[in-house]
Amino acid sequence: MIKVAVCGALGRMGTAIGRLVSESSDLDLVGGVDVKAGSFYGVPVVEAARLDAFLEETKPDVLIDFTIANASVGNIKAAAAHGVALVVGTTGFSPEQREEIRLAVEGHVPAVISSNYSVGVNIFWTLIREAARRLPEGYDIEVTEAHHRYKKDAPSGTAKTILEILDEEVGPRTHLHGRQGMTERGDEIGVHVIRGGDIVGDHAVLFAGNYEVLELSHRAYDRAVFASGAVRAAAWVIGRKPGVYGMADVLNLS
Ligand SMILES: NC(=O)C1=CN([C@@H]2O[C@H](COP(=O)(O)OP(=O)(O)OC[C@H]3O[C@@H](n4cnc5c(N)ncnc54)[C@H](OP(=O)(O)O)[C@@H]3O)[C@@H](O)[C@H]2O)C=CC1
Ligand SMILES: O=C(O)C1=N[C@H](C(=O)O)C[C@H](O)C1
Repeated sequence: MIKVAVCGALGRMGTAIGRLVSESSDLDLVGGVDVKAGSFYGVPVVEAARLDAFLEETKPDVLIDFTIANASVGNIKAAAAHGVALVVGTTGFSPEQREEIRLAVEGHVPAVISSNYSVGVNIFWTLIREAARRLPEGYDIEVTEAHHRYKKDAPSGTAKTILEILDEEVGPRTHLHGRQGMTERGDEIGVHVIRGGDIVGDHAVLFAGNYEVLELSHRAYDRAVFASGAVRAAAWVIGRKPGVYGMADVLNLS
């Protein structure tokens, strides 16, 4: 049995992941960590200040982290110091935090880190890459994302991954976050963020040329798609060489 612990256990994603792990016959949910102590699916949730002691006591094989960027960096460092493999879904990291994470993980533990664990989004990313690579010059590009009213970071991690893919394929362009007033279009990529209600996660990329528009989009209807991908990654990451992996490695897409 693979021993799994969840950071952010009482949050929207932590709850969805805890349920899947507790229902799995191959995985053993050993506990959770959150800002306040509590319990989920019959196991204790300890407060964040007790993370080190929790890892020492429960000795998980893998820690799944869906929290918030500032907290996640410390959680990753603690897991790496305890030799615990990682699955990280938290988004909103700065470039400096990403580097801190890389240094904490490389040479120490295997870690799957992805801004989106849904199979559909991982295929969507490959389609965006293909479209950007094949379209001739001259298409204007716009990226749109929509999420629920409680999402803290913007643009979404998934949208940032889309922008990285586009930069790799069409060369670096300015990312223009919204437009207002007198704006003349250049070769920027427009980035547009919507927040409202209980939208689970929508992303779209528009390639607009003369007389035609190519639009690629993905819509998640339930957090189960992210949770099941994260749980799949948790089983996959055990026994891998130390280093940072993506969901494309888990799905064998690269
Ligand atoms: N990669 C992917 O596929 C997906 C990624 N995400 C990302 O996952 C993250 C969490 O999303 P979501 O579940 O909706 O957010 P929630 O706010 O519902 O959950 C986050 C939980 O983490 C808790 N938390 C904060 N600090 C710590 C800490 N130091 N240790 C342990 N727990 C802590 C929060 O407590 P409190 O509320 O008290 O602060 C909260 O309970 C976000 O960054 C989001 O963008 C979301 C969906 C899919
Ligand atoms: O916070 C969310 O909800 C989501 N966050 C991820 C992101 O920032 O891309 C993935 C998904 O879209 C849901």
